[in-house]
Amino acid sequence: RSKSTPPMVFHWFPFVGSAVTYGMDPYTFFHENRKRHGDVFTFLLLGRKVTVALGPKGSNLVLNGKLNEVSAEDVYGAVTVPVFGKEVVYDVPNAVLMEQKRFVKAGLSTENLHVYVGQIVDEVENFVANDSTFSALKAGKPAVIDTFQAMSEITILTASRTLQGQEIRESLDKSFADLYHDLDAGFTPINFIMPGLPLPANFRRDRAQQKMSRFYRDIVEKRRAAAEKGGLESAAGGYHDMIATLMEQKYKNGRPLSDIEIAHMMIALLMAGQHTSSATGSWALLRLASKPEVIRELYDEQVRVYGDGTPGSFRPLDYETNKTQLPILDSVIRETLRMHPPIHSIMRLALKDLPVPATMGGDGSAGKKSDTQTLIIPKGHSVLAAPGVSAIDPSLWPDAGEFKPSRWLEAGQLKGEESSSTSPSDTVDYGWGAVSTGANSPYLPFGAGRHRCIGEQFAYLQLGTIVATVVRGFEWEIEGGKFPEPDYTSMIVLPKAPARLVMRRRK
Ligand code: HEM
Ligand SMILES: N#Cc1ccc(COc2ccc(/C=C/c3ccc(C(F)(F)[C@](O)(Cn4cnnn4)c4ccc(F)cc4F)nc3)cc2)cc1
Repeated sequence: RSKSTPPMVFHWFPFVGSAVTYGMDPYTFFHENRKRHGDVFTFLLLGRKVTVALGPKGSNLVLNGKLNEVSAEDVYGAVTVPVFGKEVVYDVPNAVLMEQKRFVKAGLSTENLHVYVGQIVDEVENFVANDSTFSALKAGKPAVIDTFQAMSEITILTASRTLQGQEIRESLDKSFADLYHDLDAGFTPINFIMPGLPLPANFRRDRAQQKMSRFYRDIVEKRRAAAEKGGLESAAGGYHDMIATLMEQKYKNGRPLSDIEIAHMMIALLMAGQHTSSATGSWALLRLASKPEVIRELYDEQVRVYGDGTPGSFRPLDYETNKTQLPILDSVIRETLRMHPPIHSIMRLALKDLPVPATMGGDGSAGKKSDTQTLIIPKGHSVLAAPGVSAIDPSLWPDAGEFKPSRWLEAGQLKGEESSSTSPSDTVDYGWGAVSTGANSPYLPFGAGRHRCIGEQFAYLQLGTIVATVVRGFEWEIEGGKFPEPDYTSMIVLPKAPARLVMRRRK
């Protein structure tokens, strides 16, 4: 069998290659080239060769690649290390990242998640009662809000109240918010593709990172001192947040985390949760606005499960009930993530030539000349998985282009992306919990394999509690009635501005 490299996407300009067509609308770019070249093809992205591997088999090839075959840190390091800081996530060998993921999972315990639900409700209700964007409601008029802006504020309020902790929550309206904005401005795909440019935004990012790092280290030092003075045995000092958890964790070799590692893990988690939840929360509210009958179903679910007999009043949301008795709320978040996964391209660096499984070569139809050749992705290429392409593939999903949460409630659907059977061969543990071995699923919004997300439970709890609280108090529709286009050019897929909602208090 002769060896061949994947077909190259045609491009007019050297170096720039397909950067603009890919960057502006990745899904159209993937779809067009899949028709022409099949599931595996290479494009030029500002001087870098990127080989796309589409379909569930392509996701499996990239997400379940071996440690010595593909590397995440070699692709993500340039854009994440200057933002998160040194000694964490993509600045450390993968074995250390696996331990750091275990530490974070310890902080997302059921006991802590229980506490978080009430805190999130409190933050959402305060925001709606006090924030100026909702002031029209006091005069009995509808409030017109910028969806993404409101969700960004609610997300950072709820994430800092729960995961980040009291000191961060109390500093949000002051210096910390400015630091966050400067840091966030440096979290852009430009630094992916052209790292280390002397851009003013990159200098602001570096200064903000240093100040934020010091801010967190001061919190850790103060808590440690207070715990010692108070004679408390654990440095956690009775806090339920992630800082307390990380202060108590130890690596396998017995070493506790340094203050720098704690500070930089916290910055990484702040960025992780902020972008994914604000984007997903925005898409959920916008999709619901386009399907008022689903808002109605969510409201009726709240009445059924939490109603206390008086119309319009409910028992307080709680973790257990949210997790087990609100299937419609769950399906709304699931369906939002099917249509709007925040990360459209998951990338790795090929550390060696990667053979492509024979069934993936060519356009996958047997008998083509290409099935006599094994496709090899050359060492040095970036490899890209786009699970979102299969999540909207009409050959895999009936009414793929329609927002239809009920599709998840039909018999046996709620198993989600991983098969429900948990026989040993189906799961593997990289050091931070069991994950499914199969990444050849058409639904992988949280990724798969050793780099799979560990924030899923927190994300569902945070988004579910926010949506349930908004549904209890409001009805809403899209201002101007037009569903917004996605903006693919930032790190996470956002609704193109302006995307406004008209919010009315329920009678
Ligand atoms: C709707 C919400 C979220 C979505 C859709 C999401 C999606 C993802 C995806 C696709 C990956 C895999 C990336 C890759 O393979 O390169 C990932 C990894 C990760 N996510 Fe999330 N995420 C979400 C929320 C969160 C939250 C709230 C946290 C933290 C509290 C978080 C922390 C992480 C971490 C630590 C990783 C591991 C990265 C690695 O091992 O390389 N995520 N997430
Ligand atoms: N011309 C042009 C032109 C060309 C192209 C484009 C657009 O091109 C692209 C290409 C790829 C991408 C990839 C998104 C991507 C990957 C990794 C990460 C991450 F690492 F950061 C994350 O996984 C994020 N995460 C996970 N869970 N929660 N957050 C993470 C992990 C752990 C962690 F602790 C903190 C984290 F937050 N973030 C985002 C985005 C845009 C624009 C213009």
